[in-house]
Amino acid sequence: MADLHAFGRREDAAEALAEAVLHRLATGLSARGAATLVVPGGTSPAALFACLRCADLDWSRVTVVPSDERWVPVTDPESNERLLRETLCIDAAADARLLGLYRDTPTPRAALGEVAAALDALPIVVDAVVLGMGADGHTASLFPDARNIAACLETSAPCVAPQRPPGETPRLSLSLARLRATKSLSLLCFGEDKRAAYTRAAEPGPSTQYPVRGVIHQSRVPLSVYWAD
Ligand SMILES: O=C(O)[C@H](O)[C@@H](O)[C@H](O)[C@H](O)COP(=O)(O)O
Repeated sequence: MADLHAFGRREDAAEALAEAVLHRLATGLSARGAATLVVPGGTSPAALFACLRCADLDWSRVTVVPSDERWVPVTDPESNERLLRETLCIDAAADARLLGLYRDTPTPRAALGEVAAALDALPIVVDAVVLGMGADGHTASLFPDARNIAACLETSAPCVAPQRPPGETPRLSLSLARLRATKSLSLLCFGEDKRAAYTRAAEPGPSTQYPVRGVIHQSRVPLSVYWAD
């Protein structure tokens, strides 16, 4: 199960999570001379990134990986790689190595082999994974409405291409297996709607209904939840 850290202000939640992540990265750097951090896209991590990018860390030895990617060019406003390049890998973190997931292929599925090979070059267990979640219980790009969500949740492959409904931007996501292969797993979410969704997901039930259950109901690595209204 998970331990829930509730904060009065979103900035406080972000600062607390940044401190935990930086400690984990520094531990990895001193132990192995390198560290890997997986982070979400979306709006919630903005204050977290603002804390991380000011931190005095040897970022040149840190690899940053988005938990998922929208299948748009990396110059597109929707791109998570662009988001990380513009809001995390700057300032003190400008030298971090950003391992993007987007490839210039018509579909995410066409890039699965190449992206999987890139992810396989990472350590089997990364140092820290930070995830967001939606009020529908998705995390990364593991959405309950994806037609192949069951297969996406069960695979041991490092990345998956959820089949989104027509009209939705195609996406590629790190798989649950990859997201759980970490020394530190955190979920950052704000607002009552997400707290209610988290509470529902914390009850037993199928992960296909709430994919975030895949990181809540697991014994591989303790989950820390950072929440503020
Ligand atoms: O690419 C993404 O958008 C994220 O990886 C996704 O899983 C995000 O964390 C949630 O959708 C929450 O998004 P917000 O933080 O914007 O609410």
